[in-house]
Amino acid sequence: MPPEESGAAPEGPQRCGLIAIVGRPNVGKSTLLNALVGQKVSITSRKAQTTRHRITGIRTLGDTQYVFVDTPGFQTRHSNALNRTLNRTVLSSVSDVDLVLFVVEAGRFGLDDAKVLALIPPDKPTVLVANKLDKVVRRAELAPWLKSMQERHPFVEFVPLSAKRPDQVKRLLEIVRPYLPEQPWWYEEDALTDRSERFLASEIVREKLFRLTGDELPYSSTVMIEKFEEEGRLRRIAATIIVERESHKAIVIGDGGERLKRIGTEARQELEKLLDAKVFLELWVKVRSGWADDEERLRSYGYE
Ligand SMILES: Nc1nc2c(ncn2[C@@H]2O[C@H](COP(=O)(O)OP(=O)(O)OP(=O)(O)O)[C@@H](O)[C@H]2O)c(=O)[nH]1
Repeated sequence: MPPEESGAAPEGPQRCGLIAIVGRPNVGKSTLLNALVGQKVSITSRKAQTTRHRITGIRTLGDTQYVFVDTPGFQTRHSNALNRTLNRTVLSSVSDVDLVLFVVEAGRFGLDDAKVLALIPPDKPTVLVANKLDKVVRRAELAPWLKSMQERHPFVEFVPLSAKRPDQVKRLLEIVRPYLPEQPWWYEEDALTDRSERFLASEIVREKLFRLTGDELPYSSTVMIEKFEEEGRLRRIAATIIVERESHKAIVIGDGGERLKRIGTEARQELEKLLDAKVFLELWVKVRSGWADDEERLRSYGYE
């Protein structure tokens, strides 16, 4: 573990804040997030400050804790859904983050990028991250392009980089630091524990569930881990996807069970990478109408 990440906070005030990474599909958001968070992917349970967000990663570096969150509505691949996202709920998903990283491919700005940019309130501090710098052959053309970007939106910083270059990603963290407020960290800075491995499993299944069902499934659907067993480098996991209606169950299962199978395969593959272990994942779908009103049950699903 590098010395600057060795647990104990340095003297002086701490900084901590929420950061959203947005951009059209394929610009490198996931690659950037993974690089920003580094090895220590630490997904913890929801805290009061972030109830409206799903935390996708936390990085604690020096005096600063960077908390990366999902922004519902920005993630969508469907352009008709993008239009639908122009509503208050979605705008509020970025309204309480401290900083937005708007990712584009360096030297490119298309209609699809513009659609995402239009969703960011102009008064929200936003950094332009011009990713895939390594693919830019004519570097001289980058300066005029950056200048044109300056005219499109009041960005607070312009950061050309490659998400695949750790030194450049670290520089981005340094640039972001002053935009996060001085306040105590919200999260412990700990490695993955068994409990968080279990939580991670539910989050990954949840992510695949919503990714593969698009806008068809209401957000009230949830994932419960029924079994999490560790046998050396093997994890045996059984999870239940709980939906509110029979019609939602049909959406999750898909034609001939295809969709549920895909959710399971993608979740298993990602978990194997994250946990560095072989994973057996069993998925079930259950209908439990009205579960959201039952506090006792909510608690047993891992919410607080
Ligand atoms: N050359 C190069 N390729 C990159 C860089 N960053 C990401 N990529 C590649 O770009 C592709 C898309 O990256 P992702 O991180 O999946 O993009 P994303 O924005 O999360 O995509 P969605 O999940 O579809 O929204 C992948 O093939 C990456 O390997 C970079 O800095 N340089």
